[in-house]
Amino acid sequence: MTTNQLISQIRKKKSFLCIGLDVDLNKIPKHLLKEEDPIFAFNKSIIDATHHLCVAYKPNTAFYEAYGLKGWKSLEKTINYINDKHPEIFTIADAKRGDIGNTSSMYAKAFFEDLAFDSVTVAPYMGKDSVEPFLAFENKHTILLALTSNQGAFDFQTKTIEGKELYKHVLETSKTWENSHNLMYVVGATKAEYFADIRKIIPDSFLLVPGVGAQGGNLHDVCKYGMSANIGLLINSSRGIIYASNKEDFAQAAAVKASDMQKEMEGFIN
Ligand SMILES: O=c1ccn([C@@H]2O[C@H](COP(=O)(O)O)[C@@H](O)[C@H]2O)c(=O)[nH]1
Repeated sequence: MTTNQLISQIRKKKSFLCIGLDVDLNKIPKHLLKEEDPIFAFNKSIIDATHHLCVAYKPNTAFYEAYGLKGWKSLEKTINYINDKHPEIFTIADAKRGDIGNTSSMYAKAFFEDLAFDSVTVAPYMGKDSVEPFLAFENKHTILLALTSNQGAFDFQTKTIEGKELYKHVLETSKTWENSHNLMYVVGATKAEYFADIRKIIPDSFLLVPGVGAQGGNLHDVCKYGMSANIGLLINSSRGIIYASNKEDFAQAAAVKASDMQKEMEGFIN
Protein backbone atom coordinates (compact mmCIF):
# COMPACT_ATOMS: atom_id res chain seq x y z
CA MET A 1 0.00 0.00 0.00
CA THR A 2 1.26 3.50 -0.78
CA THR A 3 1.33 6.23 1.83
CA ASN A 4 -1.16 8.22 -0.26
CA GLN A 5 -3.62 5.30 -0.19
CA LEU A 6 -3.30 5.23 3.60
CA ILE A 7 -3.93 8.97 3.82
CA SER A 8 -7.03 8.72 1.56
CA GLN A 9 -8.43 5.98 3.77
CA ILE A 10 -7.84 8.09 6.88
CA ARG A 11 -9.69 11.03 5.30
CA LYS A 12 -12.55 8.82 4.07
CA LYS A 13 -13.11 7.05 7.40
CA LYS A 14 -12.18 10.11 9.51
CA SER A 15 -10.11 7.76 11.59
CA PHE A 16 -6.45 6.99 12.19
CA LEU A 17 -7.20 4.15 14.55
CA CYS A 18 -5.10 1.00 14.50
CA ILE A 19 -6.56 -1.99 16.33
CA GLY A 20 -4.06 -4.33 17.92
CA LEU A 21 -4.92 -8.02 17.52
CA ASP A 22 -3.03 -9.34 20.56
CA VAL A 23 -5.01 -12.51 21.17
CA ASP A 24 -4.53 -14.28 24.48
CA LEU A 25 -6.50 -17.54 24.87
CA ASN A 26 -6.86 -16.80 28.60
CA LYS A 27 -8.70 -13.57 27.84
CA ILE A 28 -11.04 -14.38 24.97
CA PRO A 29 -14.66 -15.43 25.61
CA LYS A 30 -14.86 -19.05 26.77
CA HIS A 31 -17.43 -20.07 24.15
CA LEU A 32 -14.81 -19.51 21.41
CA LEU A 33 -12.49 -22.16 22.84
CA LYS A 34 -14.59 -24.90 21.28
CA GLU A 35 -13.92 -23.51 17.77
CA GLU A 36 -11.34 -25.30 15.63
CA ASP A 37 -9.19 -22.12 15.54
CA PRO A 38 -10.27 -19.90 18.47
CA ILE A 39 -7.70 -17.19 17.69
CA PHE A 40 -8.89 -16.78 14.12
CA ALA A 41 -12.56 -17.00 15.17
CA PHE A 42 -11.94 -14.18 17.67
CA ASN A 43 -10.04 -12.02 15.13
CA LYS A 44 -12.66 -12.56 12.41
CA SER A 45 -15.45 -11.35 14.71
CA ILE A 46 -13.42 -8.32 15.82
CA ILE A 47 -12.54 -7.44 12.20
CA ASP A 48 -16.14 -7.90 10.98
CA ALA A 49 -17.36 -5.54 13.75
CA THR A 50 -14.67 -2.83 13.50
CA HIS A 51 -13.29 -2.59 9.94
CA HIS A 52 -15.30 0.58 9.13
CA LEU A 53 -13.92 2.37 12.23
CA CYS A 54 -10.18 1.76 11.83
CA VAL A 55 -7.55 2.11 9.11
CA ALA A 56 -5.05 -0.46 10.36
CA TYR A 57 -4.78 -3.77 12.17
CA LYS A 58 -1.66 -4.71 14.11
CA PRO A 59 -1.23 -8.30 15.22
CA ASN A 60 1.73 -8.53 17.57
CA THR A 61 3.44 -11.75 16.42
CA ALA A 62 4.36 -12.74 20.01
CA PHE A 63 0.70 -13.59 20.66
CA TYR A 64 0.77 -16.06 17.74
CA GLU A 65 4.32 -17.42 18.11
CA ALA A 66 3.43 -18.34 21.71
CA TYR A 67 1.07 -21.02 20.32
CA GLY A 68 3.64 -22.57 17.95
CA LEU A 69 2.67 -23.77 14.49
CA LYS A 70 -1.06 -23.42 15.28
CA GLY A 71 -0.53 -19.79 16.27
CA TRP A 72 1.42 -19.02 13.10
CA LYS A 73 -1.42 -20.55 11.05
CA SER A 74 -3.92 -18.32 12.90
CA LEU A 75 -1.74 -15.32 12.01
CA GLU A 76 -1.66 -16.38 8.35
CA LYS A 77 -5.46 -16.84 8.27
CA THR A 78 -5.92 -13.43 9.92
CA ILE A 79 -3.74 -11.51 7.46
CA ASN A 80 -5.30 -13.37 4.51
CA TYR A 81 -8.79 -12.54 5.79
CA ILE A 82 -7.95 -8.82 6.10
CA ASN A 83 -6.25 -8.70 2.68
CA ASP A 84 -9.17 -10.54 0.98
CA LYS A 85 -12.10 -8.75 2.64
CA HIS A 86 -10.61 -5.31 3.36
CA PRO A 87 -7.62 -4.73 1.06
CA GLU A 88 -7.78 -0.98 1.80
CA ILE A 89 -6.78 -1.58 5.43
CA PHE A 90 -3.11 -1.09 6.36
CA THR A 91 -1.58 -4.11 8.07
CA ILE A 92 1.27 -4.08 10.56
CA ALA A 93 3.23 -7.13 11.71
CA ASP A 94 4.46 -6.01 15.11
CA ALA A 95 7.46 -8.35 15.15
CA LYS A 96 10.33 -6.00 16.15
CA ARG A 97 12.84 -7.75 13.90
CA GLY A 98 16.33 -6.68 12.73
CA ASP A 99 19.58 -8.65 12.30
CA ILE A 100 22.65 -8.73 10.03
CA GLY A 101 21.64 -7.83 6.48
CA ASN A 102 21.56 -11.40 5.16
CA THR A 103 19.12 -12.41 7.91
CA SER A 104 17.04 -9.22 7.75
CA SER A 105 16.39 -9.96 4.05
CA MET A 106 14.75 -13.24 5.07
CA TYR A 107 12.66 -11.52 7.77
CA ALA A 108 11.54 -9.00 5.15
CA LYS A 109 10.54 -11.79 2.74
CA ALA A 110 8.64 -13.58 5.52
CA PHE A 111 6.48 -10.57 6.40
CA PHE A 112 6.22 -8.71 3.06
CA GLU A 113 6.10 -11.61 0.58
CA ASP A 114 4.95 -14.77 2.34
CA LEU A 115 2.47 -13.13 4.75
CA ALA A 116 1.84 -10.03 2.58
CA PHE A 117 1.79 -7.49 5.41
CA ASP A 118 2.06 -3.81 4.43
CA SER A 119 4.56 -3.11 7.18
CA VAL A 120 6.71 -4.60 9.91
CA THR A 121 8.20 -3.11 13.07
CA VAL A 122 12.01 -3.20 13.20
CA ALA A 123 14.53 -2.44 15.95
CA PRO A 124 17.22 0.09 14.93
CA TYR A 125 19.93 -1.14 17.30
CA MET A 126 21.95 -3.05 14.67
CA GLY A 127 22.01 -0.05 12.31
CA LYS A 128 21.81 0.70 8.61
CA ASP A 129 22.64 -2.71 7.12
CA SER A 130 20.10 -4.39 9.39
CA VAL A 131 17.25 -2.09 8.28
CA GLU A 132 17.94 -1.42 4.57
CA PRO A 133 16.90 -4.95 3.47
CA PHE A 134 13.38 -4.11 4.71
CA LEU A 135 13.44 -0.67 3.05
CA ALA A 136 14.23 -2.24 -0.34
CA PHE A 137 10.58 -3.36 -0.68
CA GLU A 138 8.67 -0.62 -2.52
CA ASN A 139 5.20 0.24 -1.16
CA LYS A 140 6.02 -1.73 1.99
CA HIS A 141 6.78 0.16 5.19
CA THR A 142 9.42 -0.36 7.84
CA ILE A 143 8.32 0.97 11.21
CA LEU A 144 11.43 1.72 13.22
CA LEU A 145 11.34 1.77 17.03
CA ALA A 146 12.25 5.37 17.92
CA LEU A 147 10.88 6.17 21.39
CA THR A 148 8.90 3.29 22.84
CA SER A 149 5.98 3.52 25.25
CA ASN A 150 7.48 1.48 28.09
CA GLN A 151 9.42 2.67 31.15
CA GLY A 152 12.57 0.94 29.86
CA ALA A 153 12.68 3.50 27.02
CA PHE A 154 14.54 5.72 29.51
CA ASP A 155 17.33 3.12 29.93
CA PHE A 156 18.86 3.84 26.51
CA GLN A 157 16.59 5.79 24.15
CA THR A 158 16.68 9.12 26.00
CA LYS A 159 20.36 8.90 27.00
CA THR A 160 22.50 11.70 25.57
CA ILE A 161 25.33 10.77 23.19
CA GLU A 162 27.44 13.55 21.63
CA GLY A 163 24.97 16.15 22.89
CA LYS A 164 21.85 14.47 21.58
CA GLU A 165 19.41 11.83 22.83
CA LEU A 166 19.78 8.39 21.28
CA TYR A 167 16.24 8.39 19.83
CA LYS A 168 17.11 11.61 17.95
CA HIS A 169 20.19 9.91 16.48
CA VAL A 170 17.88 7.09 15.34
CA LEU A 171 15.52 9.57 13.63
CA GLU A 172 18.26 11.66 12.00
CA THR A 173 20.52 8.82 10.89
CA SER A 174 17.71 6.66 9.53
CA LYS A 175 16.67 9.55 7.25
CA THR A 176 19.99 9.13 5.38
CA TRP A 177 19.45 5.42 4.60
CA GLU A 178 18.59 4.16 1.13
CA ASN A 179 14.82 4.14 0.49
CA SER A 180 14.18 6.04 3.72
CA HIS A 181 10.87 7.19 2.18
CA ASN A 182 9.61 3.73 3.22
CA LEU A 183 10.20 4.48 6.91
CA MET A 184 7.65 5.09 9.63
CA TYR A 185 8.45 5.29 13.35
CA VAL A 186 7.11 3.94 16.65
CA VAL A 187 6.63 6.65 19.28
CA GLY A 188 4.78 5.79 22.49
CA ALA A 189 1.62 7.69 23.46
CA THR A 190 3.04 7.79 26.99
CA LYS A 191 5.77 10.16 25.71
CA ALA A 192 3.48 12.96 24.44
CA GLU A 193 5.87 15.69 25.65
CA TYR A 194 8.48 14.48 23.13
CA PHE A 195 6.28 14.76 20.03
CA ALA A 196 7.06 18.43 19.27
CA ASP A 197 10.84 17.72 19.16
CA ILE A 198 10.26 14.59 17.11
CA ARG A 199 8.20 16.51 14.55
CA LYS A 200 11.10 18.99 14.12
CA ILE A 201 13.23 16.10 12.82
CA ILE A 202 10.60 14.11 10.90
CA PRO A 203 7.77 16.57 10.11
CA ASP A 204 5.95 14.36 7.61
CA SER A 205 6.68 10.74 8.55
CA PHE A 206 3.91 8.48 9.80
CA LEU A 207 4.15 7.56 13.49
CA LEU A 208 2.71 4.35 14.90
CA VAL A 209 1.64 5.33 18.40
CA PRO A 210 0.96 2.53 20.90
CA GLY A 211 0.27 3.12 24.59
CA VAL A 212 -3.18 4.73 24.78
CA GLY A 213 -5.73 3.06 27.02
CA ALA A 214 -4.18 0.21 29.00
CA GLN A 215 -0.74 1.92 29.24
CA GLY A 216 -2.15 5.32 30.22
CA GLY A 217 -1.29 7.41 27.12
CA ASN A 218 -3.63 10.21 26.14
CA LEU A 219 -5.13 10.42 22.64
CA HIS A 220 -5.82 14.16 22.86
CA ASP A 221 -2.19 15.08 23.66
CA VAL A 222 -0.80 12.79 20.97
CA CYS A 223 -3.06 14.45 18.37
CA LYS A 224 -2.28 17.95 19.61
CA TYR A 225 1.51 17.56 19.50
CA GLY A 226 2.06 14.71 17.03
CA MET A 227 -0.19 15.40 14.07
CA SER A 228 1.37 16.41 10.73
CA ALA A 229 -0.16 18.15 7.71
CA ASN A 230 -1.22 14.73 6.37
CA ILE A 231 -2.34 13.44 9.78
CA GLY A 232 0.80 11.28 10.07
CA LEU A 233 -0.49 9.23 12.99
CA LEU A 234 -1.70 5.67 13.47
CA ILE A 235 -2.87 5.41 17.05
CA ASN A 236 -2.98 1.85 18.32
CA SER A 237 -5.15 0.34 21.00
CA SER A 238 -5.09 -3.41 21.61
CA ARG A 239 -6.41 -4.59 25.02
CA GLY A 240 -8.56 -1.46 25.45
CA ILE A 241 -10.62 -2.46 22.40
CA ILE A 242 -10.46 -6.22 21.90
CA TYR A 243 -11.10 -7.13 25.54
CA ALA A 244 -13.91 -4.64 26.15
CA SER A 245 -16.07 -7.68 27.03
CA ASN A 246 -15.31 -11.37 27.50
CA LYS A 247 -18.92 -12.39 26.95
CA GLU A 248 -20.84 -13.29 23.78
CA ASP A 249 -21.14 -9.57 22.97
CA PHE A 250 -17.31 -9.10 22.78
CA ALA A 251 -17.25 -7.95 19.14
CA GLN A 252 -20.04 -5.38 19.62
CA ALA A 253 -18.33 -4.13 22.79
CA ALA A 254 -15.06 -3.77 20.84
CA ALA A 255 -16.92 -1.80 18.15
CA VAL A 256 -18.30 0.59 20.79
CA LYS A 257 -14.76 1.28 22.13
CA ALA A 258 -13.40 1.67 18.59
CA SER A 259 -16.25 4.02 17.72
CA ASP A 260 -15.54 6.18 20.78
CA MET A 261 -11.91 6.56 19.65
CA GLN A 262 -12.90 7.21 16.02
CA LYS A 263 -15.28 9.98 17.13
CA GLU A 264 -12.52 11.64 19.16
CA MET A 265 -10.16 11.37 16.17
CA GLU A 266 -12.75 12.86 13.80
CA GLY A 267 -12.49 16.12 15.74
CA PHE A 268 -8.82 16.41 14.76
CA ILE A 269 -9.30 15.84 11.02
CA ASN A 270 -10.22 18.87 8.93
O1 LIG B 1 6.62 1.09 22.23
C1 LIG B 1 5.84 0.17 22.04
C2 LIG B 1 5.93 -0.66 20.92
C3 LIG B 1 4.98 -1.62 20.74
N1 LIG B 1 3.97 -1.80 21.63
C4 LIG B 1 2.98 -2.85 21.33
O2 LIG B 1 1.72 -2.21 21.06
C5 LIG B 1 0.66 -2.95 21.66
C6 LIG B 1 0.03 -2.14 22.78
O3 LIG B 1 -1.00 -2.88 23.39
P1 LIG B 1 -2.05 -2.24 24.46
O4 LIG B 1 -2.85 -3.43 24.88
O5 LIG B 1 -2.89 -1.22 23.73
O6 LIG B 1 -1.26 -1.65 25.56
C7 LIG B 1 1.30 -4.26 22.13
O7 LIG B 1 1.27 -5.18 21.07
C8 LIG B 1 2.72 -3.85 22.44
O8 LIG B 1 3.63 -4.94 22.38
C9 LIG B 1 3.89 -0.99 22.72
O9 LIG B 1 2.98 -1.11 23.55
N2 LIG B 1 4.82 -0.02 22.89
